[in-house]
Amino acid sequence: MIQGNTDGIRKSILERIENLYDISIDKYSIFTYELVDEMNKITSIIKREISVAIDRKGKILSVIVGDSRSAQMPFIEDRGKRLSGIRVIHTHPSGNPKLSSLDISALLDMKLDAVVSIGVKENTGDVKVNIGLCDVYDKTLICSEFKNLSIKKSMDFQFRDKIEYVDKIISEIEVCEEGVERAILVSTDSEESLEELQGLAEACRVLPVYKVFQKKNRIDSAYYTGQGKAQELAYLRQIKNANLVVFDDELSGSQVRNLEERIGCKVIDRTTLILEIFAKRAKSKQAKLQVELAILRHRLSRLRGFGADLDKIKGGVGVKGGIGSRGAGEKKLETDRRYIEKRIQDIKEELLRVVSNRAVQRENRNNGNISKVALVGYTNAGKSTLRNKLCEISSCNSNLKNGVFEADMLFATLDTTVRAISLEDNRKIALSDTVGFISKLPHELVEAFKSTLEEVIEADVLLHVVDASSNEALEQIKAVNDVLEELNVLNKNIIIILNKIDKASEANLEVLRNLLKDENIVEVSAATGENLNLLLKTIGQEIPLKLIQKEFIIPYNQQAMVSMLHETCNIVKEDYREEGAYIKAQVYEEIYERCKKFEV
Ligand SMILES: Nc1nc2c(ncn2[C@@H]2O[C@H](COP(=O)(O)OP(=O)(O)OP(=O)(O)O)[C@@H](O)[C@H]2O)c(=O)[nH]1
Ligand SMILES: [Mg+2]
Repeated sequence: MIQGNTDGIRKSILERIENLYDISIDKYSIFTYELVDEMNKITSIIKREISVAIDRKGKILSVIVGDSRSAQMPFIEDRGKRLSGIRVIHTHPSGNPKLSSLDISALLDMKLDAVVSIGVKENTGDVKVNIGLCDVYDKTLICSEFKNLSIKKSMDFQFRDKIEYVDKIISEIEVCEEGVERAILVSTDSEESLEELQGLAEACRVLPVYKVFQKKNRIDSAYYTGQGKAQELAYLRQIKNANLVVFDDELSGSQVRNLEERIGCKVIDRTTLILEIFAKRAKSKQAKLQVELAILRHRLSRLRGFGADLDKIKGGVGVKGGIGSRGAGEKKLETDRRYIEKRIQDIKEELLRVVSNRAVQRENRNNGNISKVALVGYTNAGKSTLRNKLCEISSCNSNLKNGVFEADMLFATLDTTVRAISLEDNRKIALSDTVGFISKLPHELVEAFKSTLEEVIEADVLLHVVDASSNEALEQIKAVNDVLEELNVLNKNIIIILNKIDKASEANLEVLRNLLKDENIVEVSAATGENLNLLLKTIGQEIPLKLIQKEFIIPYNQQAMVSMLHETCNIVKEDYREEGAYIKAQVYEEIYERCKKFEV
């Protein structure tokens, strides 16, 4: 299927575009002459970009038509510390093969094997090609561009060696992408909290270059950690070549400004970092709006803090300018404040509209008889690993293409973190992964948190994944339960999964088993696959059976069947016809199987 903007393209050309899928490419060649020639010709006719994604076997995975300047990129799953295994070849109708900044950021963000642009010319002999490949420089992922190659040169280009080399180095070292922020992390709470801050930073693509732990003595109202420490941080920042300092606790607006001035780089606190992660993870419109709302509220509270400082100064005796005079800075603050308040109002109104739309969508989705199961748990508990493993052992392939749930419109509004898997009895479930929970989640963020957890609120069953090897497991379970309580979902069927049993000590496990003896627990290892079949079975037992509406005509000699339907189902309509009893009812799947032969 052709993707992108195909409006106004003639049928015969659409056929030619569709036929691109049939071209196969030699494993060792970046493209074939036939492919480039045809893409080139089609682009000259339609004057729009054409982009194809090719895997390492040389198979074309997607063909996308763009506008005259750009084409959307295919969805590509992040494979962590590896290149994606996919290269994107596209035409530039302008004739200039230079990679655009969009091309380069797609290459780095999606870790493409290569991005190749073809400057389209009437005469194929003149065509020039630029090839962009990922490379690693000083632990940073960068783009190296090979320019103005002829088609022949491009086809001889030894790109496989290069991508295999890059694949190898990025799997061995911590690579960060270009433009990455190098941060010093500061905590006054505990070493564990500092570790966690590191994880949060990494989730935001911030590279921690140094960690400072300072026991909390007395919090300095101007500099949080005190002036001396701020000076020390200023030196450290230079030595470590950092451009960001992240504090583990919440800072006031004036503390941020004082620290920034003293240290000489951007300073943020844990809340801001968490907000950044949320902003990145939010997919639906509602989630995006709610995160923006939380960000603005956070910002506003800081402006208020600053305003309060100013008021104090103004009220003091002998301050130049006297009461009532307004400095330029203050005027700007006032404007900012008004702007933010207005924007908050607008977002609230927009949210109301989106929420009512979503209610309708959810209604539609709930009509489907596929059960929804959501993984929840403290960050790093192993949710994503577990989901991938479960998908591996039991995915229903008919619904999966390139690992993404593609099917029915039922799920079209869910984001791509939802996967379909089949249980032993062949029932399908939709399994969603969620953002990890964290402790010290500031209260103003809970609304935003909720919106990224829509899947949890809508799930039929929750899988609470616990890292049984962590010494903090008990605190983590509590932090997760607190959030589940806020989300009002503790009454759902919950399976507690004690994960990482390959690594957990028997003593740890014993403590957890005791504490959770009244719960439904399954002990697994996502890493080794131990007990995952048992887990699937337990999920099957916990999934509420779904009602589906069906119509039957049951012959009069099958009265037992009629009585059974009466006992087990919601009868919607019933009348007596010549050939038997007509019954329209909402039935459980299991019952339906038994009466299927009488369905009309
Ligand atoms: N030894 C061991 N390691 C595991 C197991 N399951 C996951 N891990 C490791 O634990 C780390 C965290 O796993 P993830 O799957 O990313 O955890 P997560 O819960 O999705 O984390 P967030 O996305 O941050 O919430 C990874 O390094 C995994 O390799 C397991 O059963 N045994
Ligand atoms: Mg995860």
